[in-house]
Amino acid sequence: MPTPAIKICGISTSDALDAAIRAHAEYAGFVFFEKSPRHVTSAQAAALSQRAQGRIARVGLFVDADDATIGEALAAAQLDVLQLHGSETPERCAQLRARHGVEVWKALPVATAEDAARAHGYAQAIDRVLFDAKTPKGTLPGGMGLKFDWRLVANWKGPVAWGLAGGLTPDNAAEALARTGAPLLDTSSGVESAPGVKDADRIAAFCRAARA
Ligand SMILES: O=C(O)c1ccccc1NCC(=O)[C@H](O)[C@H](O)COP(=O)(O)O
Repeated sequence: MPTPAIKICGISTSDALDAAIRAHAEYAGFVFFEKSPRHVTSAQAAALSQRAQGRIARVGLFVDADDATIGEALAAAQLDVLQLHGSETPERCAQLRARHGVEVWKALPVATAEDAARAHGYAQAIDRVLFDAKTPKGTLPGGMGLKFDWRLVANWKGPVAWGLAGGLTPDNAAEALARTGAPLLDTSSGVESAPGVKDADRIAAFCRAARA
């Protein structure tokens, strides 16, 4: 089984960032979505980004954000990747990729085979698709610790790079990898002690488990 890349999402403190770097995660995610308990301001993201420079790639997470929000975040935090976690269309993804010259990842909520197949419509517009769990109406569109049926994306052979998210923890990371062969694992609440509070030991345990 190839070693997956790891993204620790929802980092909002230097301690959490340092823990992800120490554990050799490849990506740190910063959430630019005010309703999230993991939300960071542009000023916080700028400081974290400076600390991350050259040590871990920086992913900015947005939910149906407007141009001004994305532009301000990019200017403040020198993001390497835009992760779009709302209802962004392929056209919107392509527009942002062309305009800003950074990678664009699209998160797709998955509950059925048809949901996963939507990735094909995005293939020309994005650099990676992230298959995540569908969350209940009226809740956050991600970061809820919910899993979906991994069989829907097991050994996915689509036209674009992909990753697995949703309910991944130190306890199930190895099984998730074995069952899906995902080239990237993305976790947020699974490495927290409370919503929005990252736990350095759980970050380390997650990375160990994913690479065991
Ligand atoms: O993390 C959030 O608060 C969040 C808010 C709004 C949209 C997406 C959000 N997180 C997305 C992620 O990248 C998570 O890593 C992914 O959904 C998995 O979350 P979890 O099930 O908690 O590991």
